[in-house]
Amino acid sequence: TTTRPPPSPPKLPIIGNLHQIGPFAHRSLHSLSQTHGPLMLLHFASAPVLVASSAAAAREIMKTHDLIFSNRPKSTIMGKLFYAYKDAVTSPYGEYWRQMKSIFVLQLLSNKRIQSFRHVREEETSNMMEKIRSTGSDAVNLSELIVELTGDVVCRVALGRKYGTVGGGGEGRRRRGFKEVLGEFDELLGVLDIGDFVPWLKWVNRVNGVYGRAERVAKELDDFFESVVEEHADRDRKGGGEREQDFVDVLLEIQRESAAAGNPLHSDSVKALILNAFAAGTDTTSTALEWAMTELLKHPQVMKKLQAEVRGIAQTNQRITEDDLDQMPYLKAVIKETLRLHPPIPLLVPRESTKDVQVMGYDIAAGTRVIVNAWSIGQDPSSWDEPEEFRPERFLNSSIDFRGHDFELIPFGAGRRGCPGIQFGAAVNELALAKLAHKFDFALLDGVDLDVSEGAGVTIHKKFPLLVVATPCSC
Ligand code: HEM
Repeated sequence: TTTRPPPSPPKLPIIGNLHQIGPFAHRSLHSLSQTHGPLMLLHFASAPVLVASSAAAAREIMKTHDLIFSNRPKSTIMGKLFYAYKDAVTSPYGEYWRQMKSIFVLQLLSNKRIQSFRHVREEETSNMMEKIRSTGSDAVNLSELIVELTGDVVCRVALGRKYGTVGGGGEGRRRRGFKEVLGEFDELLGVLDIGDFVPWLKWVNRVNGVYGRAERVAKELDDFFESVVEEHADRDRKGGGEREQDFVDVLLEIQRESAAAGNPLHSDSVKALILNAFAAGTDTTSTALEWAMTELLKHPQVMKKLQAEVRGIAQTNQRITEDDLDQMPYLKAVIKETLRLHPPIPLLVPRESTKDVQVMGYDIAAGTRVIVNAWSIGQDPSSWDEPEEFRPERFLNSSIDFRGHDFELIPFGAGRRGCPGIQFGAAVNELALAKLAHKFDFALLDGVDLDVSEGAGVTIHKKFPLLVVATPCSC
């Protein structure tokens, strides 16, 4: 029988289509899809890569054939960074992944657990407000404060306290801060590992030191998590008073229970899941808030409308709390519209097919790597009226949500491998945005235009930090 592959752009010998992918891969792939259609088969060197760029194509992959597309491709760098795929994000589809994912869904990120950290969100958002207030009429680097906010929230929730410039580091070497090491970790996630596509080119990253860096960063993070886990275990042995459980406590409890049941959770698994909270939860959440504030500065009438909503509710109780957020439909629409135009990970996390399958009438072979271009889907004029416009109103009379049921809007992915952290991220961002809009009026620095360039990487931050002048509002 003859197979019918999806359309492919012309490719070069050896490198395939790699030369057509620029530093902003979501944009390069989007332009290719304008010529070759919503389902394309590219070749990264000789490896086939399926690219989906419409809601319909994403639905077939992440819903109709979700089971077949629930694997993740292996990558030498990821293997080195994520405890040989023992975490929930990179682990191959199967029983082990199911266990790790259910620890996230049922234990670490359950509604009840998220509620139990409400005071952490309230305190850390208040800290951010205080830092802004203390700058007076000077410029505020909002990007930096937002990164600190999400980093501090995840640190307290996952590890029980904040870690900044201490921790991390290995024997006999200058001890680097945990945040510094995480910064290098994020950088390494963005390295395209040519050896994954052309096995005989593995030497490239060996020689240029990328693999060595990945091993060193993994070791530094492991030393740090090891010491945090040890501290927690120590405290448990000594039996301190009742205190609220952070992620490490929960994981140690699961480890004890699983050991008693004869199937102990490996200590690498504990550390890999903690690493996921940082690697998957901090940069993504801060990026969303940074872009929301950027769009609000670019669209002062939207900011005014948001402030009117928030300040109207705050009038009666002076201080915004999480209880107020459900009365703020415009705030929620602003966040959705931000995630449509700026999905923090525009190409989501790659999937891989485990069987031969047909998608939109085309034949896809087992073992094909899959990229879903969520950014491109957010730009599709057949799903969105005037897609390039930032217009939160479009969500006010619409049931479209980002939870993975509406394939026009999938910043968190969908299906079995969908993100378990949607609520966690939303809880921080909604409260922070409401407080910012309540207490300050924002302006750009005199004579400075708003720059909206995107930085490079897996998570697409603003290229340049968002600098503003924040004037306290007398409301
Ligand atoms: C705005 C914030 C966030 C965004 C945009 C985001 C986005 C994503 C995306 C696109 C995926 C891949 C989905 C797929 O393959 O269908 C994912 C997976 C995942 N995310 Fe998130 N995420 C966010 C916050 C978080 C947080 C706060 C956590 C945890 C504390 C988290 C933990 C995970 C995990 C463990 C996975 C792997 C799921 C699996 O492979 O089964 N994420 N996320």
